Amino acid sequence: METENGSPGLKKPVSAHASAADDVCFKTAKEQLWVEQQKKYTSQAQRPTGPGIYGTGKKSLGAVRSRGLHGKFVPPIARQDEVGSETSVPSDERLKNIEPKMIELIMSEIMDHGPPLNWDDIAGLEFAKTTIKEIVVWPMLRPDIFTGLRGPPKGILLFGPPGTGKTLIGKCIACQSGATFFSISASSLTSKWVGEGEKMVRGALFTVSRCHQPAVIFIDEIDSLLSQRGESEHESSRRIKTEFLVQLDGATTSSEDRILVVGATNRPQEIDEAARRRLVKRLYIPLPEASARKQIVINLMSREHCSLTEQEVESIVLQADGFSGADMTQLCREAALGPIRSIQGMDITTITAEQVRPISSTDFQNAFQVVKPSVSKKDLELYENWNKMFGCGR
Ligand SMILES: Nc1ncnc2c1ncn2[C@@H]1O[C@H](COP(=O)(O)OP(=O)(O)OP(=O)(O)O)[C@@H](O)[C@H]1O
Repeated sequence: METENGSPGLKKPVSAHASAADDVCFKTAKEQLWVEQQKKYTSQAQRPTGPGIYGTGKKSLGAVRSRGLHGKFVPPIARQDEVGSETSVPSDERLKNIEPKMIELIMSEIMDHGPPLNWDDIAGLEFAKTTIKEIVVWPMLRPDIFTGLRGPPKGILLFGPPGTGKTLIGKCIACQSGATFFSISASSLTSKWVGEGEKMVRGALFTVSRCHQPAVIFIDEIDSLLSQRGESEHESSRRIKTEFLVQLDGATTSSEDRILVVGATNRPQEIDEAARRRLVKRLYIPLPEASARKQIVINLMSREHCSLTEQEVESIVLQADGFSGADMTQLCREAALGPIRSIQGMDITTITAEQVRPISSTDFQNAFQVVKPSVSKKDLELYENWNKMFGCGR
């Protein structure tokens, strides 16, 4: 979001009572947040609702990107009213007790903005996609119809091997339900922001989400937040866990809040019983079947100069049995480098795009030499067993 002059509020006065330039004073981050919120709500009223705001960028946490007004640094903005007159800026009541620093952190590192993501962008996983549409997306779009028994769960768990699309699903839920997407890795709560993690969970994350409803809070590696290793865990981790469960209960019991917590994990067996109970819908996100692997190859190759025949694609897909979605992507990336590597004795700085031959089946064969499946059979059994015991799928 940007101001009319294109830069995050550096020049243009924001109040109707703008006075002379020498009267200029500055906004605090908190005040700036209020301005942003006002702008958002005003522009939302004019903007078509639904898909299209959040999407495919990789997990936001740790990725320092420019996000306009949501950027890490909120520059001071010329303000026209008196310095220090807190009451002159009508801030959202709910944010009053939250440190501006925490709000900034959430807006810059946890709130995720990106290109839109469609269900079709996620290959396979038909059962999980259909279930999620029915129990989560539709209720978020039509809270008036999905009441009582049809009410949505407030917490769901996506579990399965790494690189199978759990994050993509989280983003897609937010995108397709027109919700704000907050994405955080649970391990960072206990490691990256020592001391801050607790505050974050205690109120900041859920409160800011409440101000941006409907909201999806995606918590990757949720096992590290909700694990059952009680004895050895640090006091601070224990407190974070307790706080999180309290917040989750709060979100669960409030019928007005439209906040969905989506936990993702590769280690579901480490989640303790109390947490498991709260994440009522537990969906297995397995390795992609042949048809899904094919869709990934076709999707990725359709954007490239490529000479694969239908038969060759089929053969690649069969050979890639046991590959995750991320492995498939890696395989295609590796194959795509083949044509470049085969240009011998040429100067990379002078060759033309036309001189790069199409990606061929041989490139894939070479790629298979270096890209291997990242999930072992033993791990798969573990997921399947856990799914039989606690999963809500077939
Ligand atoms: N079903 C899928 N369809 C299309 N692409 C996929 C799929 N699964 C994985 N990918 C590819 O792998 C990348 C990683 O996927 P994603 O981050 O969603 O996996 P994840 O299950 O959340 O992994 P982790 O458990 O390691 O966090 C995606 O950005 C995408 O390129």
